[in-house]
Amino acid sequence: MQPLLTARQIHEGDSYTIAHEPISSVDLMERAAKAFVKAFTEHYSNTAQSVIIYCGTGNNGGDGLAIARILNEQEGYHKVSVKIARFSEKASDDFNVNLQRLRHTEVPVSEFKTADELGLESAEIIIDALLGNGLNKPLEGEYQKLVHQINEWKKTVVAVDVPTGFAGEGEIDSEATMIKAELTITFQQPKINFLLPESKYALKNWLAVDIGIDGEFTQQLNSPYQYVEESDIIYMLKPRERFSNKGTYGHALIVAGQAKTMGAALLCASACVQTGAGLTTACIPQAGLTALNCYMPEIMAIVREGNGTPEIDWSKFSTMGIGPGLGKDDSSLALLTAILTNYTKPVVVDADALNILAEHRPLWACVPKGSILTPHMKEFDRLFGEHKNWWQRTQTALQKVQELQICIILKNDYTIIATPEGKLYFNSTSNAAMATGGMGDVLTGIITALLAQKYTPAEACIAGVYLHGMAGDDLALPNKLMVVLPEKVTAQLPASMGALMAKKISGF
Ligand SMILES: NC(=O)C1=CN([C@@H]2O[C@H](COP(=O)(O)OP(=O)(O)OC[C@H]3O[C@@H](n4cnc5c(N)ncnc54)[C@H](O)[C@@H]3O)[C@@H](O)[C@H]2O)[C@@H](O)CC1
Ligand SMILES: Nc1ncnc2c1ncn2[C@@H]1O[C@H](COP(=O)(O)OP(=O)(O)O)[C@@H](O)[C@H]1O
Ligand SMILES: [K+]
Repeated sequence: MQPLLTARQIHEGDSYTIAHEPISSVDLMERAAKAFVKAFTEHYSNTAQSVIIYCGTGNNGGDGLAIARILNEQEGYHKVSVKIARFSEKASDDFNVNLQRLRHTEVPVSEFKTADELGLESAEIIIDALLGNGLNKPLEGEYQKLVHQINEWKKTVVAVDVPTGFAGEGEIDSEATMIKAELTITFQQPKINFLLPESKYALKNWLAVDIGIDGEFTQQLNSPYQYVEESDIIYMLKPRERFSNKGTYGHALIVAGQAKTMGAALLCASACVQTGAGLTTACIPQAGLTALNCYMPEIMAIVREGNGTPEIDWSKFSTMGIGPGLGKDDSSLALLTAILTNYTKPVVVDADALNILAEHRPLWACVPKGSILTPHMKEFDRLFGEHKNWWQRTQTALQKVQELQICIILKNDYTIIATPEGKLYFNSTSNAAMATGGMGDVLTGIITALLAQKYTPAEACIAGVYLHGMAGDDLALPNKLMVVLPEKVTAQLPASMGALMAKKISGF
């Protein structure tokens, strides 16, 4: 896992690295500037382009000065220039050192004291090194004017560390003034807010570059915010073993579907099979039985007739996934109530089962500890009340998982997984081609299958969300511009999972 840190913790990480590597702060700045330049030149490789770097007078500005020198002297960008916003008397020591160093190069440097002094900008690319992680209040005054001005030019802007005016954590005010950057090259780790939807006001794309901050130190800060990486999933995966049989991999029950929404049940149950559950039974309406048998003969059925609740032998099942296409009528309520009051092992609750829960609060007390709720944003707000923004949702999720001792999967780009020990895991796979009906049903099937195979609830959530997104990434066109169908994601699962398991077995 990569810990995602607050601005204060990032500063602590920088200071610790400076003191213990040891490295001088100006050398760390040099390393950061080099890492930025490497990524920048890979994306904007035409050295004949004119590049202007707008620098503040703190360390973000210091980075900008070092970047100007390195681009010019080491990378051959001869049309690089620098403009320094002298909005205050203060300047950091490393800024001053880098200004001296820049004076020995051919890079033209000018300074301005008010945004009004600026004429039209002719450079093709603007590098934003005005303010970084040191932002301590929303932009106002000259900074606000300058950022408005830069945004109005509608040039390609590349931000150093964070777009000026964008706060790395906390509620994002969509009205706040922020640089709108085409690319943000950030140091060491994405900032927490890069992974929330409102970041789209300031960031189109981001990438993180390693600047050698002490990893052991940042791990022991024990941040509640974590970014899931492939190696975490490889570590969790349980490849099939010799001499195992279907009983080894659990028996999952998928409770889903109505006559008109049988597709949801089929997508969910088939994903459960493809994720490796030893046995999968689907509890479906009579009307869907033929469809089920034709769609995937591996799935067994418990048939729901009329409005009655079917007999279920609770002891037979390792886990259950409930909700896709289930509807919210009285028979669905009765079935969900029967499950939650009779079954004590963790279950996966999705879609209509979540909507029933939202409308019947007394049922919450019956949800088995360790269960997994998989709401998208609207379902989340139905369950826990309206939220003004995603930061608020993350904080509610953190509070609710601890209160109810459950896991919550808040679905999105960078799906967020909240676990009862008070952690938020941000997923790093999936893409917009997956934004299509039925994709969540597949996810529920995957997570149910992992629970059946004795993954802990937290592992089932983290690995399930990752694998779902990975299969979608493996299938999407390189530009991610067209849809990937849920059925195809399901069919891809064994290959995607198998590839990770092969890495595990071969020691990578
Ligand atoms: N040694 C280090 O600590 C490293 C820092 N690095 C760079 O340093 C940056 C952080 O530098 P700083 O802490 O100097 O902070 P910034 O350069 O982000 O900001 C400079 C100063 O501006 C002032 N300020 C904050 N918000 C303002 C606002 N809304 N309006 C007007 N002024 C405002 C603050 O006094 C702040 O200290 C990082 O984003 C990164 O780019 C990198 O060089 C890596 C190493
Ligand atoms: N833009 C996107 N980027 C990444 N993943 C996405 C995107 N849109 C949807 N997904 C994924 O697809 C799934 C959609 O779930 P959901 O909204 O419940 O779909 P449905 O109810 O139609 O099955 C989630 O796992 C979500 O993370
Ligand atoms: K910046």
